[in-house]
Amino acid sequence: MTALRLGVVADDVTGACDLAGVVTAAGLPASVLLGPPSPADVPADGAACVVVALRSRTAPVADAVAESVAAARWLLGHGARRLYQKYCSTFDSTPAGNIGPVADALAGLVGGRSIGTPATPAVGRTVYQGHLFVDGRLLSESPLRDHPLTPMTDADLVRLLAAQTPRSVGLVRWPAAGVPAGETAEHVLLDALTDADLDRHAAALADGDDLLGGASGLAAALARHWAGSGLATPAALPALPRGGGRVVLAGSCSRRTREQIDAFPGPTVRIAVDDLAADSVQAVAAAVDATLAAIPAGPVLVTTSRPPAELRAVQQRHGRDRAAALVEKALGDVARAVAEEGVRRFVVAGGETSGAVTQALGIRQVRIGAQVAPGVPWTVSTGPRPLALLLKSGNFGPPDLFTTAWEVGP
Ligand SMILES: Nc1ncnc2c1ncn2[C@@H]1O[C@H](COP(=O)(O)OP(=O)(O)O)[C@@H](O)[C@H]1O
Ligand SMILES: O=C(O)[C@@H](O)C(=O)COP(=O)(O)O
Repeated sequence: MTALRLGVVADDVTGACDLAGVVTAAGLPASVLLGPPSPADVPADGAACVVVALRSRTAPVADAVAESVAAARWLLGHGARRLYQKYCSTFDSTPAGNIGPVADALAGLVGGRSIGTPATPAVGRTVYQGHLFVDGRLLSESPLRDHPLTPMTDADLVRLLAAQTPRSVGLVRWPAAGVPAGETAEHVLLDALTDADLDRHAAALADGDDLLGGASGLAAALARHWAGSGLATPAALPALPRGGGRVVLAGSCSRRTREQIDAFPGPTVRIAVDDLAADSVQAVAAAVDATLAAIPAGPVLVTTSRPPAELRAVQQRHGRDRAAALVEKALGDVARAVAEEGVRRFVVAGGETSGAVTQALGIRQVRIGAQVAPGVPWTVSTGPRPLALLLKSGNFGPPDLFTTAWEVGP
């Protein structure tokens, strides 16, 4: 049996796939359990890294902590040698939490402190003097400033984390690696500008017991370290189911997803929240019919995505949470209906959207396949009737993703 070297608690589904994709590419075969885990769940065969994907990023603090602790106990119970807290590379969180409280609880569980960094240079996230940069701009001056749920208006990570925990927060400034002797803070954040910086941190931290955390960058560096030391062995990637229809479901309204929608040349089925509010059964049935009719010609895009001003107007008319719930239910219903008609390959854009779609499809666990771009891997569901799923963060992937993704993979 493969040793479970890394157990990861992730605060959303696409973040979980991002991390699992980059560690698999670095030589540590990974699977994602769409959590919370139940006692009947077991890690997929051959996984040296298991990521539990929660939907806790914007959940109430107490729920996020309880679900994260339960997921961590399940991972440790299945032999995970090291625990990792995955949060967003743009530190997405409300002032009330959840990164600090979850780190406090998980560090308590392993009896150590929490050490980590959101730096992920492969996707343009760097940390210098404790400040987070996105594509060379301070987080607070990046598009994340306008995020609908977690607007990030401060780039100072020490200040952000300190607002979420009563425990002490320290910083390891570039170019130091690992945690220097004499640093006693209970949470330690790490500067990192390049993958080489992350590799030096990983080498210094790989053998300890502390909780590690951050985004996918540090996890990939740990995977490279273990693969380089012979402690991890790459495995053959699962083959993607071929044939059947191809459908893109885009509920993400992020800038990159909207570029991908604009660049898609194929048939596009738009679902309007006003129509869902009036008669969701009818609106979903019409979208399913239009999708099935278009499938023989190639990939079909089904989307609810709107630009920011229109989104705000829809949210004002229907309420933010009700609009989101209508959209997530509709895209889940479309996925289930077209899967029943033989569609076996899906690209899903958006973290919340991916959670809703995989839940509607009844998927518990996915194995990680080939990456289309950094943090954007194909996955294959476990179970008797495997589906190919590419679950991508709103901010990730090249503009032509919805056309080119299908060509990648074994
Ligand atoms: N037209 C719309 N009006 C209101 N909310 C929408 C609309 N389209 C999508 N949404 C909601 O926006 C949210 C997008 O979040 P998510 O799927 O996590 O994408 P991202 O990864 O870009 O953050 C979802 O909750 C979705 O239901
Ligand atoms: O770390 C990241 O940036 C991603 O892995 C991630 O968590 C993205 O979240 P969504 O944009 O909400 O999909």
